[in-house]
Amino acid sequence: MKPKIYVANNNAELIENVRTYLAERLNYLLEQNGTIGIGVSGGSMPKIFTEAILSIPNLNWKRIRIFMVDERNVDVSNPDSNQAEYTRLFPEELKDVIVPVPIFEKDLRRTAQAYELNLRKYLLPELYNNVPRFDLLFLGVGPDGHTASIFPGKERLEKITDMNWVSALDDSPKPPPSRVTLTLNTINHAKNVSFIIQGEGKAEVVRGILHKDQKYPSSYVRPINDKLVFFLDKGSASTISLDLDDVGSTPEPESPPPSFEE
Ligand SMILES: O=C1O[C@H](COP(=O)(O)O)[C@@H](O)[C@H](O)[C@H]1O
Repeated sequence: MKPKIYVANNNAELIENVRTYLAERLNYLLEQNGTIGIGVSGGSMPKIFTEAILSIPNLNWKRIRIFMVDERNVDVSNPDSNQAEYTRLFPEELKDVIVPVPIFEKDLRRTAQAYELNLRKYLLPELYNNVPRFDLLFLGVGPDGHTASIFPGKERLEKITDMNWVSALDDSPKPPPSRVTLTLNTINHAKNVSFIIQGEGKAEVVRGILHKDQKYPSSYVRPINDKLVFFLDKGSASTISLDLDDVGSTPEPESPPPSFEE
């Protein structure tokens, strides 16, 4: 199945597109039982995601948990911390929705183990092939095509835990070097995966990903259920020619996904 692509004319429209999609998916998921696990990226994403989700009225926050798709192994007082940025943007009364990555600055592997343990503890995941299934994942992409903390040439991540849901690296080409990340396998088991990509500087990468150019780690994001959505702006979409089938200005509500997913 081809990915769905939404192209926004400006930042406000991009946020609105993400909000519409999130509202539709969350309303559907909240009608089912259990906790909704959402994975979010760092970098430029926290502002867009936070603005989108916080503008959805009447959400049952008690059943929503937000996890980091990747985290830098730095203290939360460090401006590079992804989770600190979400915590800063979320209102005080919703801070518990964000599931922290426990940080052991001097022991990266321990951070990775604790990260996975927290996924097991709070995500209460439905497993498929022994891999958890996030309900929703929002991925960013770097200008080099990295996603989460999976960088070019480093797609084969080190196995840290038996479950292998997460990995760690201490040589990230983008600072800070020490990071933990979901593995590609975990990402690809999520039920709804989307990329949010902004700016002309990422236009080449967007084209590459859509053509499955293997030099970009983001091209390996191929959800097992084929549900992949791109939220782009005019800049990041500027080098792709869009088939009318793929384009929507605002996401349309979708019918419930096939039963094997939920
Ligand atoms: O280092 C990271 O970079 C990517 C992309 O960030 P962006 O600022 O270029 O959007 C991000 O998705 C990832 O979570 C982060 O740790």
